[in-house]
Amino acid sequence: MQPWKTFHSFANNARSPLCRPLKNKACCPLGSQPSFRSLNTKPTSALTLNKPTAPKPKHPKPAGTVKTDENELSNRQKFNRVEPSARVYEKLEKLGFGTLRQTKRFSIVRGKQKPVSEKDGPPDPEYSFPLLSFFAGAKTPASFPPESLVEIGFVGRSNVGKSSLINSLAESTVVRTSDKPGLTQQINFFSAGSLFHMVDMPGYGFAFVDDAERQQWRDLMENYAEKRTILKRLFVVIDARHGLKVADHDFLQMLDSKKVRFQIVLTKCDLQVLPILARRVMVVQESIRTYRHSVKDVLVVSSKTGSGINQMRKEILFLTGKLQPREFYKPKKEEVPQKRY
Ligand SMILES: Nc1nc2c(ncn2[C@@H]2O[C@H](COP(=O)(O)OP(=O)(O)OP(=O)(O)O)[C@@H](O)[C@H]2O)c(=O)[nH]1
Ligand SMILES: [Mg+2]
Repeated sequence: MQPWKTFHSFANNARSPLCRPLKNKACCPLGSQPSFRSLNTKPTSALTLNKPTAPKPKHPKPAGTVKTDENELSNRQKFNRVEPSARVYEKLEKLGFGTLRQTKRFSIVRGKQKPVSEKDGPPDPEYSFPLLSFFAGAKTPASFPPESLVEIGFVGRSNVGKSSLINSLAESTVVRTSDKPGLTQQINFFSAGSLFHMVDMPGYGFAFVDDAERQQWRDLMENYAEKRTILKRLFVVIDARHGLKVADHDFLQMLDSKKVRFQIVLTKCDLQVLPILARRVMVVQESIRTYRHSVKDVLVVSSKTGSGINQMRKEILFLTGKLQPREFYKPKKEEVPQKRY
């Protein structure tokens, strides 16, 4: 005898609730073959089977909390609701991060943009840095080299692309990079000819080293940022895919409390599509507004494709006194000298 037949006759004889007529009669020659699902369920009385049960809330809210729609949104949903401005799109397009496709959003954004003829001046020339060379490494504040030329520092979480950014800016391969986080483990000083120094630092908030070492790196960077009088600006490098994390805010608060002037650089921007990148820029701009010592303009770069690198070179050359303000700031329309005939 077939096993299901045995079970069927047994269940019928025992008058078990399992032996209710089955829906799928077609597959059972006797018309009431028990399903294997029902075999695994506890036998329940006929009354309880039909009793309607109220759906249980997945995450019961504590009594007294009134939640608005906005509060209930996840961070991703909030991020997706951000409407980038026409100005941000324009900036990113100009830097070479793609163009907005002809969609509804395109027409809304383009509608707000000025016509091309009104846009400011001719494009920037191609800037370049002198040859980069390593001249000092420091694991303790005592081993910092003596202060000479002005310095530009690069900090950020591990693996965000600090070392790659220095290489890209100087068109060199002098700074060692790796796809594994935690390669740079000391403060490295590089000279750009006799113009200025670029300073590469270890990553903060790095999870794969022990607490003592992480704290040591952090103290070293804190000491450098606070005490180095020739430090012109600290570039805080942020991975554009992830934005500002808790470790970043923690570090920025420290910089702000020590009155260190810093500027955010979004890197790895080639890995993001234009609308997402534009939202990221908007969100980062908004979240640094509370820091008094931050530069409000966020730099957007890709060390891989070179987009935005020329703009950052220009910023550094201006900071280090190699560009005059009239070369750095675009003259406003009314300030443009009129041609005389
Ligand atoms: N696609 C892309 N990859 C990048 C970019 N910048 C850096 N990378 C890659 O990111 C990885 C980490 O780069 P690093 O420059 O070593 O990062 P870091 O911040 O110096 O890392 P630590 O020294 O460990 O703190 C490397 O594999 C780089 O090739 C970028 O703009 N685009
Ligand atoms: Mg590095």
